[in-house]
Amino acid sequence: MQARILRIGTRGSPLALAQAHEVRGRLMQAHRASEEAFEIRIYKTTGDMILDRPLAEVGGKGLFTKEIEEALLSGEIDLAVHSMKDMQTLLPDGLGIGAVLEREDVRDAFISLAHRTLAELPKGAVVGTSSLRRQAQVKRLRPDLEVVGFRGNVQTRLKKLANGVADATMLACAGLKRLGMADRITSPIETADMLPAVAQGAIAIEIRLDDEDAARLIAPLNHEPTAFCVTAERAFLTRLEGSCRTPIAGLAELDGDTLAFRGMTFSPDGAECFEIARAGPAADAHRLGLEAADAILKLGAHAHLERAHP
Ligand SMILES: NCc1[nH]cc(CCC(=O)O)c1CC(=O)O
Repeated sequence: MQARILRIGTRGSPLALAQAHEVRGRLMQAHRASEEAFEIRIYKTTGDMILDRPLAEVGGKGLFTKEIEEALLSGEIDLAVHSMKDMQTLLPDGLGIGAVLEREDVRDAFISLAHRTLAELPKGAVVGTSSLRRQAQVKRLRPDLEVVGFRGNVQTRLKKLANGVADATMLACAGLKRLGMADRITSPIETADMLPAVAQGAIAIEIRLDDEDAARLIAPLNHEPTAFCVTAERAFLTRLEGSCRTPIAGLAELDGDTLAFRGMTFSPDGAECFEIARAGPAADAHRLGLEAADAILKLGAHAHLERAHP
């Protein structure tokens, strides 16, 4: 590897840092490089600064990525590491995804100090989540439960639970596992019961499209099966234009060369939902995602989207 120090941009949350360190570790391994060959730079994003309101209410795109992407575009950093589910479908001009790491557990985790599963929560129990997608699906499974807003990073949310602000919460299994906190997962919620967010559990490395050195350096980290899956999922989201105010879920899974995709949209109260399933060759991942979006719109999903964009 050349003498140039590679600068990696990330948010400063414990999860973001764990992910940036994982990327650095894999780059060191792939290139037999030492830690000194890399510098990790921390950026505060809009999403990190707004802590008192649900982000769905704030709206806007790329709340957790904008400042890091600006640093990438200006040449302050060479790579940006993101939770892929926080990335906009349409990236700023000049930027692209150079590699996607192998996906972690895609499921949402049910977390409670007193109850083992969502099904076992007592009638009327309080569930804390600010995710419209999780809220809609909880309401669909258990219309009797009360949902309250719950924001902050993983540590903050667990503290709120300990303080009795809610009886249970949900977080991505992937984040907890990457933080070495898998023991906090009371029970994983199977994807048949709760469909994950598009790209949940995947880490993306973003680069400048004209930076061939960076593209070459990160190429060994790309996990092609994951890349196929998130390509289909993000195509689905692009066509539906999932703003963060629309409850949308999508998951692609690879079996050999066949990609099986499932997508859903919900009314915020979970009372209505539309669901679509499509399968096809992995090489057609993008087209598969777009077709699934067209099909779910035809079923009537446009009503959910229009309501979210008055
Ligand atoms: N929106 C916040 C966010 N972005 C990525 C993750 C978890 C890690 C992942 O899904 O890759 C989380 C927290 C959560 O949903 O629990």
